[in-house]
Amino acid sequence: MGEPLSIGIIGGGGWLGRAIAEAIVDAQIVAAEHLTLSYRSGQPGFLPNATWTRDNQELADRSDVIIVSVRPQDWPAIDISADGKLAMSVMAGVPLDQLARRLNTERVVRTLPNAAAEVRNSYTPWIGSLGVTADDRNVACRILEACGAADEVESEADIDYLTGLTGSGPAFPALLAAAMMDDAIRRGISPDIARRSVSAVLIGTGKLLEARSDNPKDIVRTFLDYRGTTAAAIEAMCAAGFEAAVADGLAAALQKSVSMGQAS
Ligand SMILES: NC(=O)C1=CN([C@@H]2O[C@H](COP(=O)(O)OP(=O)(O)OC[C@H]3O[C@@H](n4cnc5c(N)ncnc54)[C@H](OP(=O)(O)O)[C@@H]3O)[C@@H](O)[C@H]2O)C=CC1
Ligand SMILES: O=C(O)[C@@H]1CCC=N1
Repeated sequence: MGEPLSIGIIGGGGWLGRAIAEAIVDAQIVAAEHLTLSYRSGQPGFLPNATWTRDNQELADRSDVIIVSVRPQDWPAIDISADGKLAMSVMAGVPLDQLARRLNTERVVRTLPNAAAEVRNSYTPWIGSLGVTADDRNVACRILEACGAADEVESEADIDYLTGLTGSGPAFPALLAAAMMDDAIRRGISPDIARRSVSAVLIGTGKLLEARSDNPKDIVRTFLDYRGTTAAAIEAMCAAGFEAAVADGLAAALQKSVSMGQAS
């Protein structure tokens, strides 16, 4: 058996960095003792057996795999050499060629998990640079699958689009949930019941969509065919521009993803 894998996460104290760190330790991809996490302000209290540092070059030197998980606006300040090792980025917008150049390695994987990584239910598209080896692909897959489902995609343009669709994705059902809760509370339902009921609807629908093979469009059609309360609601929502609002939102996310890459 070879040496145990060592992994470093730059920005490991953040929302996504923490989710990935805890997921890969839980999945036994890395032992906490072989994990290095970096922070900028104060050292977070989780994973006390990991090595915590403010020195990102020390993290890179200690690690076989380096994951960059800082916000894109903090990326220009990351000045390290990965020295040819496998580097992975979860940053929105930052393209492979820039990652390779700035991190000094040809072995780069660009990924875009989502916030549901925190509960191991991310959907994560990823793409590797030409220098990524079969072993690197295997390691990247294991890390990403510890956080949920992952798919390798064909082009960086796919990542740019999926950044909005799935990277930002959890925000959209959350937006719907917030609107439904606000409406319920406005109509006199208690905040507790509003929260429990709306959460149950979203979770239940997620499970229903997962369990059934029908296209969601067909499920909507079945609801419409009742000509009852659901049809009344769906028709009013669509007349108010629901589908156009979703398309506009996804177009804005795509544009932002591309412009963030150009700016970084
Ligand atoms: N959250 C999400 O839903 C998703 C996020 N992403 C991407 O993941 C990345 C991280 O996002 P997220 O975790 O949400 O953001 P957070 O702000 O929660 O985490 C970023 C972390 O990076 C730390 N940091 C910043 N600069 C440095 C540095 N020089 N050295 C060490 N640590 C540093 C910050 O520390 P401090 O707090 O001290 O400033 C912070 O803890 C972003 O690029 C984002 O595009 C991608 C998909 C989904
Ligand atoms: O909003 C953002 O820019 C990041 C990327 C996807 C989700 N959060």
